Amino acid sequence: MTASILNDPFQNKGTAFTPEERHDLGLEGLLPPYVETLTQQTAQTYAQYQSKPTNQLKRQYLMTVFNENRILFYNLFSQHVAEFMPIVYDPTIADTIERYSHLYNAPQEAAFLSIDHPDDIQDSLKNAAAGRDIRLIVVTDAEGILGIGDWGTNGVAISIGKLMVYTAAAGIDPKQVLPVMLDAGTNNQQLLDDPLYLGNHHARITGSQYDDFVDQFVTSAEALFPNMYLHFEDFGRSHAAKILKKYQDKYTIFNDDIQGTGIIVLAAVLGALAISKQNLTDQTYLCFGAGSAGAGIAKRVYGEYLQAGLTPAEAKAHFYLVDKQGLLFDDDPTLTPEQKPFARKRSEFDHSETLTDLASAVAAVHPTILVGTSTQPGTFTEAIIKDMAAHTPRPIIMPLSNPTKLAEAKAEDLLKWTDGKALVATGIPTPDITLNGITYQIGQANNALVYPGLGLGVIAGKTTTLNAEMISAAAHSLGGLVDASKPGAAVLPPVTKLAQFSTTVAEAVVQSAVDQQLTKEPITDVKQAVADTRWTPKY
Ligand SMILES: NC(=O)c1ccc[n+]([C@@H]2O[C@H](COP(=O)([O-])OP(=O)(O)OC[C@H]3O[C@@H](n4cnc5c(N)ncnc54)[C@H](O)[C@@H]3O)[C@@H](O)[C@H]2O)c1
Ligand SMILES: O=C(O)C[C@H](O)C(=O)O
Ligand SMILES: [Mn+2]
Repeated sequence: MTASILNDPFQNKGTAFTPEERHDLGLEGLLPPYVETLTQQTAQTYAQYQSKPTNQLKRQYLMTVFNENRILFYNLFSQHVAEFMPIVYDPTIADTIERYSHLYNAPQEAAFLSIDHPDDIQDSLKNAAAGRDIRLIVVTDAEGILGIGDWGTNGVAISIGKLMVYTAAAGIDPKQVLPVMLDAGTNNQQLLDDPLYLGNHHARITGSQYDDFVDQFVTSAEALFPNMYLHFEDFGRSHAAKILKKYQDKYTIFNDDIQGTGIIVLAAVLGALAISKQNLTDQTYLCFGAGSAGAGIAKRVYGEYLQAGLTPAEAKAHFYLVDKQGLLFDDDPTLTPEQKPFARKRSEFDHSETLTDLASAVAAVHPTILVGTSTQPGTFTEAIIKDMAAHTPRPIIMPLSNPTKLAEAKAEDLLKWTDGKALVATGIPTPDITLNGITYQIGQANNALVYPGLGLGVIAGKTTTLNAEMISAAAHSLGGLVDASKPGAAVLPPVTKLAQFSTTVAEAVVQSAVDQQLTKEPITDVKQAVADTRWTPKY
């Protein structure tokens, strides 16, 4: 051992190295003499964090702690989960991604794979893993980062950030995770023109060369890490669902934007219906922005109508998708495969040619549930919301586009426009709102509330796949955690309890896998399997 241990974030304890360790590791004289406890280090870093004047500076400071000492970072993060989530993750992460190349100071143990060097994929993954037993990868190609678009190699920060939430929320061992960036080029001209941009300075490569690149990554990673759960994040609309379909029966994989968002929104809908005491099968669902997330959510909620006993045709009659062109009709040659099942017939309407925007669609179909994943800010206008609220006593409204600047509406406005009747969840965290003497808590319908627990379940259960039953079990385990009796109650459990309900979700997932006999090894005690898998930050 040499002093290099101080540069290994998985082993470094900094000022907490004991005199014996300093002697054995050859660290004498390399650290200030006083030996701190983890508690003291955590208090010192938290005070420094608090002294930073902006969210971006707070995040940059936290990332230096992350770079140096993972145990300290996660001890700090796990003590302040709700406070740190918007700093470490969405919305501050969006700003970090836009400025990544300019702020860059460390590769943060990510694997950077380039479409220009496919022969290096295997070695790159091995180098980044550095002998660690990798159980979880988050991979992005950054074509559709949140709603901010194509950010090329800068998007590696979303893989790193999603993994940080996995560990803080669900205790996934940080030594067992690997962030991966697939650089297939970028169509973001601002990056291509920027001499400091750290990714490939060429346009995105698509077609078979792109498909082969992804395939080489997937097959290499699966061969190198056979017990690994593979999470896809923020791929573009034309690739995300295709990749999921191609690999989901073969490997244990997950698309967060499609599946994770589907689970959290279904849970939020179930929570809202518990409050309004209404039935799901009486609802009319309108999706605004039918891309990866929008179509993924619609599919998950639709699955729930089938479980309730409706036929596919009966269930589909409750769903409407609106995208750029307006209400989606089945004669539209530009529909994606995911939109097609929900496209309507023109004959259902007297003047279908007029249904070319959200306002006309809302006026025509009177939705009771409105979910926004359009990336178009402010599109849930007062007029549209008032029209919706005129036809249903408790409209369920979820402006989910991230980050904050892209949300379809603010929760406060939705409550004001509906006189407190709307049951709202937002993609980013929203502070409590007081209106007419009632304090409303706003649930955060962000996939971060569910993917950590889901992943913990898959990893703890050593499941052979991730299927619709396991996904549905995850959604139901969350929907039951809402206090429906309290006026102003949120439709989802609060982020302050994220660590607790991640265990609930994980147990539901393992139980489902056990029931379906989809675990690689027999599991007799589900709770124990989950508890044994949870890592805690300590020296
Ligand atoms: N809260 C969450 O957990 C969560 C999860 C995933 C995605 N999102 C957000 O949802 C948004 C979409 O993400 P995605 O991955 O589905 O992207 P996407 O590109 O796959 O989908 C966006 C869709 O919106 C459509 N659109 C664009 N302009 C429109 C307009 N003027 N009117 C109607 N539709 C329009 C696009 O055609 C596309 O179909 C992003 O802002 C993202 O941050 C939120
Ligand atoms: O990253 C988030 O905050 C949620 C989601 O995956 C998104 O793409 O917006
Ligand atoms: Mn995403």
